[in-house]
Amino acid sequence: MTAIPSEIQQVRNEADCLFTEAQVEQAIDNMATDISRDLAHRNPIVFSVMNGGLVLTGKLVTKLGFPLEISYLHATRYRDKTQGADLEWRTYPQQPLKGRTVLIVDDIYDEGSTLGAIVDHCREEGVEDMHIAVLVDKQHDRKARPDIIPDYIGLQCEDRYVFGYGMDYKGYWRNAPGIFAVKGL
Ligand SMILES: O=P(O)(O)OC[C@H]1O[C@H](OP(=O)(O)OP(=O)(O)O)[C@H](O)[C@@H]1O
Ligand code: HPA
Repeated sequence: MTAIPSEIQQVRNEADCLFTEAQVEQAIDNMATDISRDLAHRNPIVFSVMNGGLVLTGKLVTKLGFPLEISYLHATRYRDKTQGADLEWRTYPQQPLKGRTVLIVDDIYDEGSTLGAIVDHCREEGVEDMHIAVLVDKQHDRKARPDIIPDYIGLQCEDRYVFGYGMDYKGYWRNAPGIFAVKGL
C-alpha cells in the first residue's frame, strides 16, 4: 500500500467550507433546470472535461430527462499542483462535431485557459451550438479569455484554492461533499 501523504488529511481538516453539500446539490438542480429548458430538443453531446468535470457530469445527467449522448475530453494544466501551467491535451473529443450541439461540463472556471482551448477546438471542429456548464466560477480579474462566459454557473466562489465535487487538492479530495477552501490559499 502507498501511504497517504500526511498533508492530505491535514488540508481537509483545516479547510473552510464555502458551500455545504445541500447548497451544492441545490445549485446543480438549478443548473439542470436551465439546461433542460435550453437543450431538451437539441440532441446534444455532453462532454465531461476530465478529471474535474466527472462529478458534476454524473450528478447532472440523471437530472436531464431528454435524449443526449455522454462523452469526455481530457485537457489539464494544473497536474496535481495548485498553480496552472501549459495546457496539455490528453484526449480530444473522438466523435465528429460538425453541426452538433455540445455541452461542455467542467468543475471550475478559474483563469479560463482550459475552457478557452476547448472552445477553440470545438469551433475548429465545426460545432454548431456550444454551451458551457461549470459548477464554480472563481471571482477575480485574471480571466485569460474574458469573452468566454459560461452559460450555466452553479456557484461563484472567492479567489481561493478550492476542492470538493470534482475539484482536487494535489489529486485528492475530489470526493469531498461540499466546496472547501484550502487554509492559507
Ligand atoms: O480555468 P483554468 O485556470 O484553466 O482552470 C480550470 C481547469 O483546471 C482544472 O483542471 P486540471 O488542470 O487541474 O486537471 P483535472 O481536471 O484533472 O484536475 C479544472 O478541472 C479545470 O478544467
Ligand atoms: O481552485 C481550484 N481548485 C481545484 N482545481 C482547480 N483548477 C483551477 N483552479 C482550481
